[in-house]
Amino acid sequence: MEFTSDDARAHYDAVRDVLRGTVVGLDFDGTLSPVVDDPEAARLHPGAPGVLLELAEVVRAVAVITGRPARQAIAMGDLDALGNAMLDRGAELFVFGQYGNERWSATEQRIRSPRPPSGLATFERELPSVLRKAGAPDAFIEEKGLAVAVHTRRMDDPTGAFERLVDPIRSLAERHHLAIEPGRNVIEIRSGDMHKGHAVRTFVAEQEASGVIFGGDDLGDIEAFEAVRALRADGLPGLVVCSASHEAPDLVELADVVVDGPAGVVELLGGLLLQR
Ligand SMILES: O=P(O)(O)OC[C@H]1O[C@H](O[C@H]2O[C@H](CO)[C@@H](O)[C@H](O)[C@H]2O)[C@H](O)[C@@H](O)[C@@H]1O
Repeated sequence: MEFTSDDARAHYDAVRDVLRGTVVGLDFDGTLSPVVDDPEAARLHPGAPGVLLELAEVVRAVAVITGRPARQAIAMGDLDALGNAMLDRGAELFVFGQYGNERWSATEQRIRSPRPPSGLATFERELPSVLRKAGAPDAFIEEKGLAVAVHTRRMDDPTGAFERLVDPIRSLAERHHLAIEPGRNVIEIRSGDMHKGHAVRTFVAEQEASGVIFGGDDLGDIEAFEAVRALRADGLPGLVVCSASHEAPDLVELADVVVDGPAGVVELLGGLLLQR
């Protein structure tokens, strides 16, 4: 783990000092789950369930804050079982799915979700023609209910295809009053009303937290990073953790701690437990 400045070390110490009242929000792909070629094959890092279970016992609450549909993240991460194990120990697990549009908790055991944004169905009908015109007819389309994601990772030239697609997809999205979220070889199209920054603020407020940690790896995590930094400027101890990758290097500038992918996140959380 690497601190990005002397202040960053102080932020780490400040959060560790209020760990019992701290909420911990963690992104799924690239942070808790190593990035893989097939989005459906993503699974938690093997060390994650154990460390999250131990962490949940000593912090205010733990949440997975993800761009994935909550149902999918729960299934892929076996979060149902993890949440039940946390409940047995008097702790709670939350999932904020689809950038905070969906809510699930181990106690409630049901997903609260809004309706899909108007415009999404027509967007999806027009999408194949945009992919063809951009020379990327084979891009993988992931239907997410409230959103759609266009993946280029498994194409011959993932970066080239991504770059050819961003602008035409943005134009089509704008025509349907939707927003795009570019990520690691993926362009997501969704409502622009919600982002992970709102989810972090909601989580902090609902839990009346006295500290906040957020870990993420991708552009869709930036608003959450900014929320932690803004809350900190208002006096709440906060720590921004970047699960580093060569695919989203700019995130490091917003982080206090940089770790080496999901294995590094597990190590950081384990270290917090040891040092409390
Ligand atoms: O907010 P997250 O939990 O990070 O989810 C963001 C998107 O992640 C997924 O795509 C990414 O992970 C895939 C599996 O490792 C990888 O193949 C892909 O290239 C990445 O962009 C997911 O498929 C999206 O739906 C999520 O919104």
